[in-house]
Amino acid sequence: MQENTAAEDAQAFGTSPDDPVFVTEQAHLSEVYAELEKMRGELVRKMEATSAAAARDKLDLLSEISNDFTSDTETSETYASYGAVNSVIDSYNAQQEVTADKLARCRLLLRQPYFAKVALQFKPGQPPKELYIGAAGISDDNYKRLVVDWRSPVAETYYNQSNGATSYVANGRTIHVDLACRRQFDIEADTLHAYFDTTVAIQDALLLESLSHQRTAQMKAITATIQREQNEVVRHEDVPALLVAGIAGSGKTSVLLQRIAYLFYQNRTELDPSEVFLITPNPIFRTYIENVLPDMGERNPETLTWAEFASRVMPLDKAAEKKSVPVDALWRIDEAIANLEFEDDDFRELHHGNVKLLGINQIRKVNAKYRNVPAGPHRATLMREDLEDALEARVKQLASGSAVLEELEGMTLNEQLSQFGEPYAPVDEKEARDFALRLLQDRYQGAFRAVRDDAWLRIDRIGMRLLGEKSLSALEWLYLKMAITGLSDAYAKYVMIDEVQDYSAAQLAVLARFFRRAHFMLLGDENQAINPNTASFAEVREVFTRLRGGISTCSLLTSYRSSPEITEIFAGLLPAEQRAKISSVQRASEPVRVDCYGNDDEYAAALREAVAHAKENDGLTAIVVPWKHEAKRLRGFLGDAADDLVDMETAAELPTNGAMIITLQLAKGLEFDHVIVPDASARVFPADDRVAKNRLYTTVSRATRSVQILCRGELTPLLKK
Ligand SMILES: Nc1ncnc2c1ncn2[C@@H]1O[C@H](COP(=O)(O)OP(=O)(O)OP(=O)(O)O)[C@@H](O)[C@H]1O
Repeated sequence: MQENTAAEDAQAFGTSPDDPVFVTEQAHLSEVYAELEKMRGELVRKMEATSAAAARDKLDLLSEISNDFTSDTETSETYASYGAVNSVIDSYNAQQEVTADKLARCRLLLRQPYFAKVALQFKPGQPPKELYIGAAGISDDNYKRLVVDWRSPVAETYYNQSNGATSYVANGRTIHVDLACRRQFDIEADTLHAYFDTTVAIQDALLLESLSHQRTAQMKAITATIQREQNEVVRHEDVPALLVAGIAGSGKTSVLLQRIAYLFYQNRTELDPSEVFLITPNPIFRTYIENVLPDMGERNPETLTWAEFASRVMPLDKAAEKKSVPVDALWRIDEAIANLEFEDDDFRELHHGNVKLLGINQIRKVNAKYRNVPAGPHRATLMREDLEDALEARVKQLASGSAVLEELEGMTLNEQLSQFGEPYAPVDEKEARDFALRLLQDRYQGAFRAVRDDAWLRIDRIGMRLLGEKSLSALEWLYLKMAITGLSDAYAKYVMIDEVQDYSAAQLAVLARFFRRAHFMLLGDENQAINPNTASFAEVREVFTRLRGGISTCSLLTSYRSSPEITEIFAGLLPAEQRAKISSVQRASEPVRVDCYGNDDEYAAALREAVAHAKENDGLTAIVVPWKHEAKRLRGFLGDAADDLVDMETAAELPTNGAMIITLQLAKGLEFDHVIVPDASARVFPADDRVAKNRLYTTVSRATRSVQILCRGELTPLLKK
């Protein structure tokens, strides 16, 4: 492991009011801040005035409309007048949107107007141009740029972290400039606390300053301190699939969120948050990251766990299935599907109770009608449309029968009101039939949904026949259903999968196929694969090469989370060639304690002492156990001492202080000030088990400041030097 002592060298400078640079920068800040405050006031007034004018105009215009429907000409003139009113309102709305967007940026910047300045010399002999970089970009009324957005092309010169000759790309052109000054600021609202001039390329004083702050219960944006290797990921060209392999604490999740913000900026008009999906390990993790993008002035994307995704696209019993499937089983489906033809028994009748809504013969007939279209998504779409019509006709037919009219007559007033929102009081036969149709359409909603979801196709049966198997796993079922019916989300533009090492190749293939047009970003650490049968990165590459035509890779090798002492312990679990590349930029902290106990009483006493200390300790302590049953065993040893520990299996979010027991499954992706490994024995972490090593690596690397390892019996050989 490389030692990086930059942390000790970090010192805030330029904090003195006697320093002329400090004075000039504070004056500049005050000026920008005052301008932002003025702008905020003007924008609020502008929004109020626009909304008052819109309301006035709407009333005036509406009062001029004659509402004349006496003839076709009058009617169309009346509609045209309403159209004119709507277009006036639309233009007011568009104006408001622009103002609201500027106001939001203004408010964001009032918290911290900017965090850095670059002075760029575009041509020799010319004075350098100074640009202040902040969380958003904003110009004054004369179009003078007060602050440049961190995502704008020119801001790349800041993130390149090299003084002197550098470059950035704008509109496809590389622009060469000379970076004359790179200054970082510690600013809160209108107060400058310190500035740092970066003269040594590798040293990032603001980063060290930011890392010295205590860990927080919720993740924070890293906009001001994105490092060079991280910036390559954030600003990576848009490729169909990008794999980011990074060691524990290297900022994968942070970079992922910065990347999403970057994409929103780049595609401001075309990309909606509903078109971006973030697949996260569990709901606690979602809560941990949920403020990062809103704090950057962006909306959160659609955030899903695998279980949530599965329950959207599969029946509940299948969604809950945990059976692992080799990805080859899915590739076999791709091959077999080429020869698919539906057989008569591949269809399922649709019933509601004992009322038959779509009969098997009807479905067979529709199938025969499209026999010359290959059995696949196109045929399924044509059939679905016909079956929807057939169901509609069947419901109409039922609505014209006498049974339903009798049923309507027999309804109490309350039943009528809750069904129709009005009493059942038809004036003639036609109106009675309309009521009947409304009743049945509501009753048979499930059947309409079943037609849309292609439940009339017996996917299990088709799959067993095609693959010659006795049963179909849930993933095979879903993959086959997608192949036959075209089930997919064609609107998703980006799908990000964090902790990708926890998914099987088959799960990834399903996601790649479902989000069929999306570009994928996959982030993970192979050494944190703690579940059996998950995909190696070689397999991840294979899946995306097959389904997306290729995959680019970036790696992140610096730990920003853990102290050098902790990093040394988890890096020590890796093969020598990987270990050598890893470094930590955190400050030195306490050494990692490892204590083994041969006798249970001594062990229990030590455990209780560690927990008592953790409860008092500054910051949050996680006692991380590999499985739920180990948590039970631990509670047994702790006795009363376990009483006020938070149990994360039932908690909704992370506490800020105190001590808690958490399974590794839930602790993944999170971080804590202190970690206690309650039992690092050879029983819990056997040396010959690859997953055990990964469990230990993941557990230890959750800590920022201290790790305490206890062991009941013999220490795992993984930790023996
Ligand atoms: N450039 C940076 N500036 C400041 N802090 C950073 C930077 N990069 C990462 N960090 C901090 O390091 C910690 C680890 O980051 P993050 O959780 O994103 O890493 P990760 O690679 O996803 O971790 P893991 O895989 O171990 O869960 C976080 O506290 C994050 O804020």
